[in-house]
Order: sequence, then structure tokens, then C-alpha cells
Amino acid sequence: MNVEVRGLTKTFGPASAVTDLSFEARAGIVTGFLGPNGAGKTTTMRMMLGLVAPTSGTATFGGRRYADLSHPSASVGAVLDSAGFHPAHTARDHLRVYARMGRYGPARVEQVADLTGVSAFADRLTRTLSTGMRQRLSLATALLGDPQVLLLDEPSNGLDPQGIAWLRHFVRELAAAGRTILVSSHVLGEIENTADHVVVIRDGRLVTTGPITGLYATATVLARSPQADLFAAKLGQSGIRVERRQPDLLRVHRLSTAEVAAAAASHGVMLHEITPERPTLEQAFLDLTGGSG
Ligand SMILES: Nc1ncnc2c1ncn2[C@@H]1O[C@H](COP(=O)(O)OP(=O)(O)OP(=O)(O)O)[C@@H](O)[C@H]1O
Repeated sequence: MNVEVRGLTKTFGPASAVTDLSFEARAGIVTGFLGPNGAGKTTTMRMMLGLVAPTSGTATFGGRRYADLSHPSASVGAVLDSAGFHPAHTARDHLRVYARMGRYGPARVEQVADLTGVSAFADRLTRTLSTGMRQRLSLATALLGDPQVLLLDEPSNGLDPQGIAWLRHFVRELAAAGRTILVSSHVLGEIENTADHVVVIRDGRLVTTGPITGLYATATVLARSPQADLFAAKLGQSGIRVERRQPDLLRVHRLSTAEVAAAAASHGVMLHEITPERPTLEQAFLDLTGGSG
């Protein structure tokens, strides 16, 4: 079940939280929804679920708005925040209440508790749970209906490194089984090994969307040559952007080291050094989102 967001916009009084945002999340892959704090990720997800009315635009799941789904919890599961637990309920009570609302049996409660590790603290009162345990309980709740789509808002919050590794594996398995996963984060590193595609937003607007490897598009190569003038001229003639760093050192944009070496050979230019300047993925993300994170 694919998810389509088209022209979503939300203004709060004079302030725009989300502006004309469009993207897709496809079945079978994990889509990372990235942006610095306050970029509009939570507002977008709340609009997708009908919890906040959009000023304009639509979000659909398999072509239908959330409100028009016949059995929403069996189509779309969401972990938006880990508040909202009744303090006098145990974790298992909480799951049972939601299971009854969705008309799922007690066996399903035990299944999702096992899947998410909630079984280990199922008899504890929710008010005594750690943030990480609450995240697991929220995830278990979202999974009750075995939904085709999962929206996860900063699900790593409060999880320890072991929990983060577990979540990464878990989310990847859900996607491999054909589900559609949209997972938000303000730290690229958290979903770097989880997401296949990314949707990057800043100030409520789309910055870029595509395969996560596309964030490397800012890569540059340093090339040192005693014939730097000639090489710069030849590259420039081919429409390649070149900067002069030192008299004999060029910075070449958007070519790999192999492509730079091949270009030098084809122009009879001798190279003394070729160094990739690939930014870390996190740096590329920070560059895209204005340096805040
Ligand atoms: N109910 C509201 N009333 C007024 N402004 C709001 C409301 N909800 C969100 N905003 C504003 O909308 C903008 C986007 O907030 P949002 O929570 O969607 O961002 P976010 O990307 O989820 O950030 P974070 O990573 O910090 O959770 C922020 O400037 C926020 O202050």
C-alpha cells in the first residue's frame, strides 16, 4: 500500500509549519523522513492521520484518505509519541484496551508483546516504564492490526544502542515483508542503515527526495596536477564545475575519482594526486538542512 502526500500545507495563525509538501512512500522499502527540529515532521504525520486538519493538500494510503479507510488500524499503524498511557494500567492492560477497540483477540496482544519485547515488562504499570519501554509499547499498539503502513515519529528516542539496533532490524524485516514504512528523525545517522529512500524537509518545505545514496551528490574530488591550467580548461569545456584551490590543486565537482582519472588520461594530463572529498552522509544532510540538526 503506497502512501502519497500531495501539496500538504498547514498554517498555525501567521506561521507556516508545512508548505506545499509532496512525497511518496512506497511499499517494501523504508522511507526516512528527515529534517531538523521544528521542520514539520510531526505536523505532517499528524495531518496524514487526520489528527490535524490540513490547511490544504491531501495524504492518501492506497488512494484513500485515512478517514475513509474501512478499518484504519488494520491499514495504518502509527507511533507518534509515547505519552497517553493510562498510569494505572499495566502494559498488557494498555494493549488489551486497544485490541478491544480494534476487535483483535487476546492472542494478538501476546503476539505483538513478544514481537516488540513488551512481554518482558507486560505486568508493570505504564507510569513506571522507561522512555524506551514506552516506545516499544507504542510500537506494539501500532502493530495490533498488522497494518500495511507504519508511520514512526522519532522511534529511536529513549532507546539504548541495543534497542536502536533491534528497531533497525525489526523495521527492515517489516519492509522486506512488503510493508510501507515512514520513519522520521532529525539525525540522519539514526536511520542511515535503515532507510532506502529519504524525504528531507526544512522549514516545512521539501528539500530533496530520492535514494539515500543521492545525498552523496555533493561529492567532490581534489586533483593535483602540474598541468592544472590545462586540466581546468578541458574540464570546463566539458561543462564540469572546477574550483582552483592552489596553483596545482583543483576541486572537481560531481565526478568520481575514476572519472577524474579517466578525464586526465583522455586529455594527456599528468596527475600527482586524486583524493575523494566525499562528505559524511551526516554532513551532506546538515548542508542540505542549513547546518542545524
Ligand atoms: N499546535 C501548534 N500550534 C502552533 N504551532 C505549532 C503547532 N504544532 C506545531 N507547530 C509549529 O510547527 C512547526 C513544525 O513543528 P513539528 O513539531 O511538526 O516539527 P518536527 O519536524 O516534528 O520537529 P521535532 O523534530 O522537534 O519534533 C514548529 O515551528 C512548531 O512550533
